[in-house]
Amino acid sequence: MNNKNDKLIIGKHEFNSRFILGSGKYSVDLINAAANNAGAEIVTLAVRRANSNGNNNIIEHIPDNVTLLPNTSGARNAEEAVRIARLARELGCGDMIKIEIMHDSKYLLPDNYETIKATEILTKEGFTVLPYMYPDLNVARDLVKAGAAAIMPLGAPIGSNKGLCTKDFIKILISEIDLPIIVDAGIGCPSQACEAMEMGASAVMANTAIATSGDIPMMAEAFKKAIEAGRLAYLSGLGRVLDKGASASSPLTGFIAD
Ligand SMILES: CC(=O)[C@@H](O)[C@H](O)COP(=O)(O)O
Repeated sequence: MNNKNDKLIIGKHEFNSRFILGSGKYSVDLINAAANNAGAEIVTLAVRRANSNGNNNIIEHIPDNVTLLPNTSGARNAEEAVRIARLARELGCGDMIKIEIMHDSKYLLPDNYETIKATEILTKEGFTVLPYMYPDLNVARDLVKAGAAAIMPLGAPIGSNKGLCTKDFIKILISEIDLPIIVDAGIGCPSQACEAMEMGASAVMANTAIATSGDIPMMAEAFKKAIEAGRLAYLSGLGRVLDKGASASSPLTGFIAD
């Protein structure tokens, strides 16, 4: 496949980059540099931050060629998420919305059932809905029925940098669900993002790993390259793994001493 034709398609939107950058933990001054080095075409933002007045409004720091993906962070149930999504649209943030519904303040785990309800309502109102969820196949199927445009399973708790703790369950979603699977939350370093892509994830979203690194723009670039490498490896088809023994890479005949 020609790489240029390898688009990430989310509803009616098309993207070349498969890296979604979270903006929640950067200072506004760093967002522009991070977005440029990441090559990201989608940057998420909490509607709460988009709504702030004055020169600290985050929207002003996001490059013009980048699509905003507002999220419903702060919502504790479907009703609150729907209200935040409508506000985002009124603020001019477009029709894409990432649903985040949490009421567990210790682990910040998403409420899958309220997420299905919000997805159903918002897709009927014409939103392109990307639900953040705990990776459960039955819930993912319900989200497909509810009209989701992509599914965003967590790799590990938000902000933990623990990596692909839910790997086996994400693999099930990748094999069974006919929508882009975007691994979100907990991805702690570029190699984990690369592994998610090698598994066949359609994209990766990260924030904390970059925000807590020593050099934010450089780490954003490292993620970009890792995600591109993982995608190429997936498209190439990974080599097989032997159950046991070894298989010589060089000929075992014709030695000089033969
Ligand atoms: C659901 C949520 O809030 C995450 O998308 C977060 O924005 C990114 O998670 P990390 O900060 O762990 O990368």
